[in-house]
Amino acid sequence: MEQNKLLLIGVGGIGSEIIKCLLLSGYTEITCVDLDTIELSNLNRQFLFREVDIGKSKAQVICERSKRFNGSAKLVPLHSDIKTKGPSFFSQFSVVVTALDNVGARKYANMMCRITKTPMVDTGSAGFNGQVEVFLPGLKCFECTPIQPPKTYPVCTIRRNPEKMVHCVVWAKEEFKKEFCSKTYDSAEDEQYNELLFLKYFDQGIKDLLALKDFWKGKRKPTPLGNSKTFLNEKKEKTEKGQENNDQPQEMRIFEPQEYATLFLKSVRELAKKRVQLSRPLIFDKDDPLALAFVACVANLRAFIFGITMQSTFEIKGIAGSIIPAVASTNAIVAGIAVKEVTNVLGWLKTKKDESCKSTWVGIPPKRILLQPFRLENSNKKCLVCKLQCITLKANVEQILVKTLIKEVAKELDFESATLGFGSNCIYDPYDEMEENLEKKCCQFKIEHDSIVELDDTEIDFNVKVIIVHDPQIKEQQFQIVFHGDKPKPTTKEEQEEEEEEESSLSKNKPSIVGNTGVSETIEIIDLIDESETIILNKPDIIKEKKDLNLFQQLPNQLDRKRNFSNMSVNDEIEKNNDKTIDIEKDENAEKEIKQNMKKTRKIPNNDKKNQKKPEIISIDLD
Ligand SMILES: Nc1ncnc2c1ncn2[C@@H]1O[C@H](COP(=O)(O)OP(=O)(O)OP(=O)(O)O)[C@@H](O)[C@H]1O
Ligand SMILES: [Zn+2]
Repeated sequence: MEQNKLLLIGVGGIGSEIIKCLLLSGYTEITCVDLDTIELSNLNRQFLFREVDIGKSKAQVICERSKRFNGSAKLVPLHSDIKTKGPSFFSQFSVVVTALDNVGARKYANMMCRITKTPMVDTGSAGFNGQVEVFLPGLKCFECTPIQPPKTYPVCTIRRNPEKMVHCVVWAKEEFKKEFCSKTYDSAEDEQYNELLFLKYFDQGIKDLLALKDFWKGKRKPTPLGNSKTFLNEKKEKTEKGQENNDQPQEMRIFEPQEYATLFLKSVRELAKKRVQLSRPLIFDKDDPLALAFVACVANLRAFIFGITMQSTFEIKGIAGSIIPAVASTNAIVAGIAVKEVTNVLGWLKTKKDESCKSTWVGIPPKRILLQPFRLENSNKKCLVCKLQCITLKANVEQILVKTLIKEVAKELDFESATLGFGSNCIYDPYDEMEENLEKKCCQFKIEHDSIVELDDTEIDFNVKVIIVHDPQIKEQQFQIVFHGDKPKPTTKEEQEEEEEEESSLSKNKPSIVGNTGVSETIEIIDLIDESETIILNKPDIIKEKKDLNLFQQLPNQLDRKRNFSNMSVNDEIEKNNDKTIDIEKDENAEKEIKQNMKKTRKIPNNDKKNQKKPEIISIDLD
């Protein structure tokens, strides 16, 4: 144990448990990377942090506080984004342990671990569920299992015919974004601004919907509210009822619709003022009381119009932010298993026998399957990360020209016609007019030591990652190409056919992984077309889980746990959404509308042109 250097990425809810368990188990050399600082909301479950630590680097504080478990351990804190670390950083470690809260960073760590052939132990939790997955070089990697696609609502449910509060909340959030997050104003709106919005949302907008006569056949029609004055006048008869039974905090109470109308008018005025003060568009944040007040009022008034039961601001906040409560015990269980797996992986490094390594799902009673271990699986032949081929190029980036890099490396690897990419930029494409880039030096494109550039052949299925090792001593033409094992080669026709035949059986019977600890952003609206033509919504597991938290006994039905990452970035989702099937709600109008919208779908930037498919839309049933 003492000879092994470990890398722990993320020291939040699970990570701070892992470091403790590692030290108490006898590990002595651990590098901790985290890009974040400590917040008040972390203290309820990240037990090594104290109030005085708020605002300080998580990595720094965790290393200081963890010394109590072993004063002589070598703990190295790094307050940085893991995505800034390259292969030479990763290759220092025997095992990488990830305790992250987003897919992007996990994918990055996975890629680095594949490139450097380092085992990775990935952890995650959401409420009472969690998992520890072990990824050994040569076997299944993090990207072998497709990540659960975002679920969507047909746009017409949101826009025309909401049936549940969540539909109203999604609409309210969208309207907030349209109204406050895309425009800047130099001066306050006119007096009538809030009234105009009131009419647009709750009166004229509804009347416009009612004008679609055919649409309402057999459906319950919404009732427009009129102008705010008339609507507020109805208050007198109702308020007394609204005052009853009100010992609960404001946030937990459900008010009369008229009170939401008053609060709506006030919140619009204040949001408009705030936008002028900041002289920039606003950002939706569920923790901003003003933004939340707007969304709660709009959602409740819309619910009232459509005959849906109104809910408290607290409940609406849960829906708007998709909050899954973090459970410290789940994190502790996951951390304990992760440390056990680190030890198993070290055994594997010696023996290359993987029997003892397992991926484990953490569930709950009454199915009595608290822990469910699975044997490690083989790689998915279709996994682009597992198929990844790489070489190292030792060169002087201040001298070597793009031309030299492309021509010489491509020649060595038998490329027919190569494009050169770096990150999301295309540096050279033979079919584009990019000749002038050929004469530039690599460093002009910020290619530096430990950068990874990508050579891709558009004619054949051939993609090679080139890890750059900068050496200032090397002259331009004296670069050196180092193969990692065999020389990379294009995928042969037979291999391609084999891949197609072998429909991935991976994880068909397996639960898929849950995301992180704590607050998640599972409801994410993604606009694939122009300004909100289509709304894609990740299934808000939260709603199910929150309800289920009270019904503790029923939770285990979730042993079909979805691969459910929280804080998934929009790109992650779009990327994963590319290869999913359509399953549109049985609503003909919705189907038609979505199909029309699909035609308008804009091109999604993706380096991997061959895998580019049209994003598709999946419907969701929240029951
Ligand atoms: N790219 C990254 N590089 C380094 N650390 C990261 C990166 N992405 C996320 N992290 C860290 O991973 C940790 C995940 O921990 P956790 O899921 O408990 O989230 P949290 O931010 O601590 O809590 P919460 O979001 O629930 O309030 C966080 O400390 C976060 O800063
Ligand atoms: Zn893979």
